[in-house]
Amino acid sequence: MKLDHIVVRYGELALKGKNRSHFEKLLLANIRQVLKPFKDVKAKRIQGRIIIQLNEEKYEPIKEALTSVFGIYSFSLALKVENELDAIQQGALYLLQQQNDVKTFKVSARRANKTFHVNSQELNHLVGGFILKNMEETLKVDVHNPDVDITVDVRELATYITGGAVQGAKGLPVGASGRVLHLLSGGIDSPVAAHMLMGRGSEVEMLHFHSPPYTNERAKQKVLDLTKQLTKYGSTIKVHLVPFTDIQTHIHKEVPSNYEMTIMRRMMMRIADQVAEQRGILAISNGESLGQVASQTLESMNTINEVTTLPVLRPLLAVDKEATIAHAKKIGTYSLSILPYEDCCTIFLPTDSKTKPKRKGAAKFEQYVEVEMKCQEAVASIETIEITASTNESELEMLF
Ligand SMILES: Nc1ncnc2c1ncn2[C@@H]1O[C@H](COP(=O)(O)OP(=O)(O)OP(=O)(O)O)[C@@H](O)[C@H]1O
Repeated sequence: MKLDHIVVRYGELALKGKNRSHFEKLLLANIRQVLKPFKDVKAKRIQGRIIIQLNEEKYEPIKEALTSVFGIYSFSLALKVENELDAIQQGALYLLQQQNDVKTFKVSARRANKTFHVNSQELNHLVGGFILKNMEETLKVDVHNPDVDITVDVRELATYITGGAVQGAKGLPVGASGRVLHLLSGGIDSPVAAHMLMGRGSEVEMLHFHSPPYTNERAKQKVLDLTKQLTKYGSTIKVHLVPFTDIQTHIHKEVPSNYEMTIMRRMMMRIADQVAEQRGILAISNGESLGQVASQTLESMNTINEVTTLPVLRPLLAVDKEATIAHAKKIGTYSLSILPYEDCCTIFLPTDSKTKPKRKGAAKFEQYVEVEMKCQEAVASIETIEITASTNESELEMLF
C-alpha cells in the first residue's frame, strides 16, 4: 500500500452554481501550472474533487506548492483503494498505523457513489470496528476531538482514505473574476495588492514604468523577480514594461515642480487606460493606501483618476502599513521589495509636491505637455514578458 495520491477540496467554488464547472477547470489548470516542475505527477477532476497522482514524486515539495494556490480549501495525502469493504478496512488500518502517538481516532465516511452497498453510517462502524479489533487495546474512538480523523471518501471508481487535512489558500481560483491591469512598482505595497486581487480570482497583468538610464536593469529585474514570486499563487503573469524616461524628462522640463508628481501619475494612468483598452481589461489596480504619501490623498486620487473612466481598484486603501508588511513577509515578496532600487517615481522627485492637487490645476499645466503623442509613443514601445511558475533564474536573466 502506498500513500501516493492527494485529494484536493474546494470551498467557495461549491457555492457558485452554474459557474462551478468553469471554476473547477480553472482551478485544475492553475494546479497543473504550479505542478509543472514536478514531471511525474498527474492531476485530474473527479466528481467535485481534484485528485493528484504523485507516482514517484515526493509529497513535501508538492504540499508546499499547493498551499499557495487560490481556490483550494484543503487537501490531504491519500491512499487509493478499490471500492470494496475489505480493501477500505485494510487501507484505513494501514493509514492509522503510519501515524505516531495516536490515542484516539474517528472515521468519517462519505459515499459520493450511492451504488456502493454500505451507507456512510454503517461504513463508519465497520471501518472503526475493524481498526479497534486490529490495533492495541488502548486506542479509543473519540468523535468530538480525535487525534486522527480518518476520512473514507467512496467515489465512483475508487475510494480515497485520508488521515488529516492541510488548509489551502482558500479564495477563488485566479482567472475566475476576469483580468485586472495592475501597476507594479518594486515597493512593498503593490505586490501585496496584486496578491489580494489574485485571491479574489483576478488574473493580474503587470504594468511597470521604468526610466533608463535613471533606473537600472536591477530595478527591472526586481519587478520580474516579484512577479515570479507571485506566480506561485496559481497563474502565469504577463509583465508590460513601459519606457517612461522621455515622458518624465518632458514633464520635468515643462511643469512646475509642485505639479510634477500629479501629472506624472496622470500620464501613468492614461497609459494604463490605453493598455487596458487594447487588451480588453476592465479595471486598473494599484498599491495605494489612503493618506500614506503625498500622492495618496483623496484630492490626489480624485485628480489622478480623472483621466480614466475605468474603475481603479485599491485593495490596500484601508490597510495599515504594518499589516501590509506582515502580508508581504507571508507571501515571500518582502525580502525582494526591500532590496535597494530606484523607482522611476523617485527620480527628479520634487520636495514640494502638492498634497491637494486640483483637477483644474493639472489640466492647466498639461497644456505644456504633449499628452496624446507621448502616451501613444510609450504604449507603442511596451515590451511584454510572460512569466510562469517554472520560469527559472537563468531564463529570467536571459529575458534581457
Ligand atoms: N514605476 C512604477 N510602475 C508601475 N506602478 C507604479 C510605479 N511606481 C508606483 N506605482 C504604483 O503607484 C502606487 C503608489 O506608488 P508610491 O510610490 O506612491 O507608493 P509606495 O508606498 O512606494 O508603493 P509601493 O510600495 O507599492 O511601491 C504603487 O503601489 C504602484 O501601484
